[in-house]
Amino acid sequence: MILAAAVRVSHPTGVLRGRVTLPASKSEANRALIIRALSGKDFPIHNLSDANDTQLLNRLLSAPVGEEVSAEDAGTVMRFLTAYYAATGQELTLTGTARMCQRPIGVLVDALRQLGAQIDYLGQEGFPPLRMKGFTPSGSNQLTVRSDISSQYISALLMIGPLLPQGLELTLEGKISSEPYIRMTLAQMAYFGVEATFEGQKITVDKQEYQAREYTVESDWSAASYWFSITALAKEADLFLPALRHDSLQGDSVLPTLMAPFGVETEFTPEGVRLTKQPVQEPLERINFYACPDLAQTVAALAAGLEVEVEMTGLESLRIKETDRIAALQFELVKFGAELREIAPDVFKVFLRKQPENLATVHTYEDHRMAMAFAPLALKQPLVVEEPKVVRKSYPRYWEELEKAGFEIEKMG
Ligand SMILES: O=C(O)C1=C[C@@H](OP(=O)(O)O)[C@@H](O)[C@H](O)C1
Ligand SMILES: C=C(OP(=O)(O)O)C(=O)O
Repeated sequence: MILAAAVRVSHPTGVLRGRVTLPASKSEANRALIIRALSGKDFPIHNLSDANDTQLLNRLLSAPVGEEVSAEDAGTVMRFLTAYYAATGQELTLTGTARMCQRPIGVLVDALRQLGAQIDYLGQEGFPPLRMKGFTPSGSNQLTVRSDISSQYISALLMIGPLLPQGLELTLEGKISSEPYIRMTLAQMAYFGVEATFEGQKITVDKQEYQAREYTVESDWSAASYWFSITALAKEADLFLPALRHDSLQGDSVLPTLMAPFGVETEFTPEGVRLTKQPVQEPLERINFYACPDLAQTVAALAAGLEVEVEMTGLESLRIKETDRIAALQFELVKFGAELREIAPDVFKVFLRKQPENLATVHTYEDHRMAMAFAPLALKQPLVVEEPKVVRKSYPRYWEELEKAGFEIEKMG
């Protein structure tokens, strides 16, 4: 882990060959951890990553916790534990970083209250910290829940569904944001023996028991996105990313299709994927990130690096993630000669404006994806990334892996 105040990143040759180590998916891991805890059974979960979001949840679920629990900056930990502590009737305070206390949780708290959870807000209404005060089943199992803010509320509710006295019937209200993450939740529940139906806007889970089964977490496709970007920006590239599957549960496995126009060819093998560089196809179509919001920063930075203009939509949820990612992109892209501008409601376009700055310094806003999405631009010219340790949230070995691939990472400050 690099603890320096900043790193100077460059890649003198621009030629990349070799094998990359990816972290395991934090989304899959955190669902498996919650399901294991809810099952009351013990079973091995293989390939848990060293990502802080996963390590933190594992620690919190593996030993008794005190009066106050911090989910730090991990959205899944905050949302999944709120439902978990509610359903298991635990009395404690659940909080997180200052940013976490600005990320909304009202939709989930309202739903849990309707099911019988007693939860108080200790700060601002609708936001952490929360005081969890126990659970008395209300007898009602039919809920209508807004689905256009964060899918994590829905996933959190679904996982406790089979433990509720009458199961759970959720009607999703509005557009379904980040839907592949809901499908991932249902697929993992099914793997552990819990059936549910998802028809139209309605998801039904009867009362059932989770079964103990060994689980192996797939590599993380969101983390893979930075290597797709690196391939596209390299002079030459032939990279192997192990343990990614064609039949992935992760929505971000749309990357091979999404990145083909940017000049990345993906070949699936039984062991993983091979990425090779091809010419960029122009013009690029408008890309919708509603189902894969975590890829938006990768693509915006890549467009600036490749000097192609691209339209992006489906970015609503970016404003409530680790930082306001739209604002963060707007500030940082300028340093690379590009501008992200809203050209119609929720339609943004990366415009090319001017020459990139020499040795641009990327501010990371306590957001791992800002650091990881911009670092590949060092293939064009050296740059500086502030607070490189932010990557610990999902990909602690990111800088070491870049070094292995021929990037020079020089610690500063
Ligand atoms: O359920 C999950 O594992 C996640 C869902 C998504 O969040 P939203 O549903 O809030 O968009 C995604 O951005 C996040 O990184 C992980
Ligand atoms: C949005 C993210 O995570 P979370 O919401 O779980 O904090 C992310 O990893 O990009």
